[in-house]
Parts: sequence; structure tokens; C-alpha cells
Amino acid sequence: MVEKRQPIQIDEAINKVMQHPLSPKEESVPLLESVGRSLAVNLYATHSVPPFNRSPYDGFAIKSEDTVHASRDLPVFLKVVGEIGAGFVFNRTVRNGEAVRIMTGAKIPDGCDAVVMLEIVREHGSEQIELVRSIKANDNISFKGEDTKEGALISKAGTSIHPGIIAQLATFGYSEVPVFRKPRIGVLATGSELLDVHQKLEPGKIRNSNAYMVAAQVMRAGAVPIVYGKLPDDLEACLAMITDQMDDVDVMITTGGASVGDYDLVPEFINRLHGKTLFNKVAMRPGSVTTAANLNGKMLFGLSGNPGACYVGFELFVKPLIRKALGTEQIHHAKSKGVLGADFLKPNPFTRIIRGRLEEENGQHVLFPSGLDKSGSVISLAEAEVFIILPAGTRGFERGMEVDFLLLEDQKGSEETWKTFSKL
Ligand SMILES: Nc1nc2c(c(=O)[nH]1)N[C@H]1C(S)=C(S)[C@@H](COP(=O)(O)OP(=O)(O)OC[C@H]3O[C@@H](n4cnc5c(N)ncnc54)[C@H](O)[C@@H]3O)O[C@H]1N2
Ligand code: MOO
Ligand SMILES: [Mg+2]
Repeated sequence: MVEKRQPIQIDEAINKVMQHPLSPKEESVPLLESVGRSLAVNLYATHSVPPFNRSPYDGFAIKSEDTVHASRDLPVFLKVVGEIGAGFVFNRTVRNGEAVRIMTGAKIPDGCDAVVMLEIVREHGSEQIELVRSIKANDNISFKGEDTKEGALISKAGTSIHPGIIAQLATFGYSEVPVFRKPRIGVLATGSELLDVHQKLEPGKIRNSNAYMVAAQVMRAGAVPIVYGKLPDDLEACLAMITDQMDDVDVMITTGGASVGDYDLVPEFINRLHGKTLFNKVAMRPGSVTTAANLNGKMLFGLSGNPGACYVGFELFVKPLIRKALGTEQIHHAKSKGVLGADFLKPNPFTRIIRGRLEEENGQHVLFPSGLDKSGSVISLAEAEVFIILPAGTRGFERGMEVDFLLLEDQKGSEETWKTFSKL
């Protein structure tokens, strides 16, 4: 008689996984290698930006009081006493009646309180300029600290480093950047039907797509995949591989054999490894057979062999664990609302997670399935950019109804868990 498994709700399963977090660890990498990594420290401004008052234009630095009465009828003439480009400083205090030719980015000379653009002065040789209007104090000055003051918090630990943050890191002198270490995630596909990617098709066989799909999901989540390829449905071979490699990874993922069939070995190898099963049935479709276990303090996920179910299982249960290890609180997918672009009339006792495509129509998000909505479908994943969430219940869903969806590519994520989904 086949074992009867007790399904648990998605949020409960996530909570169980998150009770076994990986502790974030720090390392240091060269500035440009930190792109896409998770910042390990709060980034504070170690000096004001800009660090000195500077000119935002090419022009002349002046004392505004010299121009108070300047007009077309009564022009003011100033003596040009020097010239500074960006990176240079004028080495004495400017006196009344004087001006310094100044280029964008150069430090405002002491004694000056305004800049006039080249376009609005009349130059008489290189020695003298003529002004026909008055200039207000502080005109055309980029003030020290106007961008940020020394000591301000710029970016929080756990933020994914993008080009804008690279600019901050460079500004504050981080040639080496403290980042959270990427967790190492082992990926092993099981199944006697599996061929390697380079192999020719044979009767009854298919190529191993899950190992590479999951490896890519691991990378998208910010961790390092250690791909062990494939093994046949052979208990001893799988046990040997997992036992050998467990020390080398933070988390182990297997795909296939998670269900109740004759060659479904996941329950057995968890047993043999004295693992503690956290769950082996989740009230969702696809991915209902997703299994999670704790083996001697490390997590093992037995994801379904069906590619659609495998993909969903990773996103919902493994990704938050990785995100937590990368120091962020936004461990879940960003969530939004849209309307269904197609009917889903069959009611389901389990929450349905449809791999979907997002379109904009009249300013509204409209959600479409991205292909064949079956657990075993692999092609529908190509266009999947969202998960459309259809709550469990006794009714189907019609085109035009509003539902929640999750974004798969979004880097920022969300702190909200599944508890917050609307019940339709
Ligand atoms: N009697 C029952 N049968 C099944 C149940 C059930 O509750 N009772 N659950 C079904 C559900 S739901 C799913 S999902 C699948 C889960 O299957 P397994 O995790 O045991 O996976 P396999 O049986 O090994 O394979 C399923 C399917 O996926 C293909 N596959 C496997 N590995 C790969 C891979 N690396 N790349 C691409 N495709 C792969 C495999 O050939 C099978 O077609 O069980 C249902 N059955
Ligand atoms: O796990 Mo199965 O994918 O629920 O169809
Ligand atoms: Mg099976």
C-alpha cells in the first residue's frame, strides 16, 4: 500500500524551511566583481558629496556683490586673475573687482560666491569680462554635501549591487567590497530515463533539463550551483553521491523520484541518511510532491522530476533560503495584481501556480499562461516571467478576474509571505 502523505499549506512549508537558515558569511571582492553580489555592510557616506563647493558650469567665479548694480546701461567690468580646470585649485582669496575663469567641476575659489556661465559674459581678451546684469549670491554653485552629507546611510546591507551602487562604492573608496558569500548549492538529477545534454535521443529517454534549469535558477537567486549531472534511479549510487558531496555544499537539491512510484527513491534516501523530513507534500499544483528534509543540519530538497513542478518548487522553497543567506529581508518574490487574460475554469483543492506571461492592456496587467499548463511541460517555462496564483477552492476562475502574481526576474523581492495573498 502506498504511503498516504499529509499536504501542508505553502506558507507553512516556507516557514518550516526558514527555520533552518544558512548563516550569512562575508567575503571581500574587487569592486567590479561585486556587480550582482549582495552588499554585506551598511554603506555610509565617509565624506560629503560633493566634498567641496564646485562649479556646475564652465564660466567665471565672481563675488556677487560686485554685480549688484550691473545693467545694460551700467555694465560691470571684472579683472580675470586666473584660470582653473577641474582638479585644480586657485591658490589665493579672490578680491573685489576680480574674477577667475573656472571650468565645470573645479573648486570655487575662496572669496567667490557665484558663477556666471561663459555664454552670458562678454570677454575683452583674456584679461577682462563685462557683465550687464546682477548675479545673486550662491548662483550656479554645487554646494559641498548637497548630494549627501557625511555619515548618511546610502545603501543597506543585503542590497544587490547594481551600477548605481558601484558608483557609490567607487565614490567612497571601496576598491574591495564586502559582500555576502554565495551559498553553494548541489544539484543532482535522478532518473534512469535521463541522457546527458550532448547525447542523441533514444527510445524511452529524454535529456536532463532539470539539472541545468535548477542550476540557472540557483544563479539567478544569487548562489553558486555545483552540478552533479544525473544518476539512474539507483539507491546506492544516489546515496554514495549525496554522502560524498554533502560536505562540499550548503544545500543539496535532487530532482526526480519525489513521488510514490516504484523508482521514486527520495523518501528512502532521506531515511537511509537519517534525515528529518520537514514535508513531502504541499497543497499546491504543480510541485505537490516537493520534499524538504534536514540531514545533519543541512537542507536537502527533493524537487519533483516534472520540470514545471521542479521549477516552482525551487522558486518557492529554495530561493528564500538563498536570499536569507545573502542578508536580505526581502526573501520572497515581489507581488502584484493583474487580471486573467484566459479562463481557468477547473476548480482545484490545491493552490494553483500558473507559469505566466505579463502584458499591459489599457494600463492594466493582464496575465496569460505561458504555454501548456501541465506539471510535465518544459516549454512553457521559456516565456514564464510570472507565477499567476489561483487560490484553492471549489470554483474556477474566469478571464477578467483579478488575481495575485509573483515576478520571477525582479531583483528586489518582498518581505511578504504567502499568508498575505488575497483569498478570492
Ligand atoms: N500515483 C501517483 N503518481 C504520481 C503522483 C501521485 O501523487 N501519485 N504525483 C504526480 C506528481 S503531482 C508529480 S509532480 C510527479 C512527480 O514525479 P517524481 O518527482 O517522482 O519524478 P519522476 O517520476 O522521476 O519524473 C517525473 C517526470 O519528470 C521527468 N523528469 C525527471 N527528471 C527529469 C530531468 N532531469 N529533466 C527533465 N525531465 C525529467 C520524468 O521523465 C517524468 O516524466 O509524479 C506524479 N505521479
Ligand atoms: O507535483 Mo505535481 O506537479 O503537483 O503535478
Ligand atoms: Mg516518479
